[in-house]
Amino acid sequence: MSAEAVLDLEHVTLAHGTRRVLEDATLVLPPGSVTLLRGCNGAGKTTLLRAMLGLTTPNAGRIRVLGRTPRAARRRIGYLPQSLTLPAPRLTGRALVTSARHGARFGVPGVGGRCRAAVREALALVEAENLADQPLATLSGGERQRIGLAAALVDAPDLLLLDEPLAALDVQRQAALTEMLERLHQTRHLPLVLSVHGASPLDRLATHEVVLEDGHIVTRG
Ligand SMILES: Nc1ncnc2c1ncn2[C@@H]1O[C@H](COP(=O)(O)OP(=O)(O)OP(=O)(O)O)[C@@H](O)[C@H]1O
Repeated sequence: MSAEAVLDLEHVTLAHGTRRVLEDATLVLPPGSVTLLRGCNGAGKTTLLRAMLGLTTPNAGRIRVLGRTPRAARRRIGYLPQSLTLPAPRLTGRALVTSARHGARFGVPGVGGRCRAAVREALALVEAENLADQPLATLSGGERQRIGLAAALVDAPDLLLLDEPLAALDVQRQAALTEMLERLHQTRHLPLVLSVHGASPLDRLATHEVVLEDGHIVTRG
């Protein structure tokens, strides 16, 4: 586990054009924390997660993730976006997860035995081995989400950012994913930031809660 704070925001403002999503926010999420990021539609959860990855630049203030700039931290982060874009209709889950391994490096990574084993392990963690060789376009939303999660896990990240990870899952899968994340947190001490709407099965994992409301942050330890 990194000894650095998961997230350190100092007077951060995030905006899309003239629309301010977060205003002068200051926040520290300690090492090893599991944070639920709550807020209604359009509150700014995705914008904040993208800022943690360096995909959105703050208009003001300073962001540190695992003690680094977001761009420098990015290759240590596993990210599950709200929905996966499909770059090619016949792309399989296994190909997607394989390409996510060492994805921060330039060029196409070599696919050796260790890479294949890491891909198999990530797919097994989310119980998606039987889906891995089908084109992603033929999978259901929930099945695709499990593949996306395997892609987020395959590079042994030091931090997981999951944008509404339970949204497309049925109740049984929600419980299974919650247990899997709990195991990852307990065994690998992996810090998590999970965006959710309302009450969620993930609530029981949380050490911290960040509520986004009208451009401001409310935290609870
Ligand atoms: N690329 C963009 N350009 C302009 N405005 C944007 C862009 N992305 C998001 N926004 C706006 O920023 C605000 C925050 O959006 P964001 O997606 O971060 O919210 P969210 O909390 O993740 O919402 P949801 O729960 O619906 O996914 C919204 O008003 C949205 O319309």
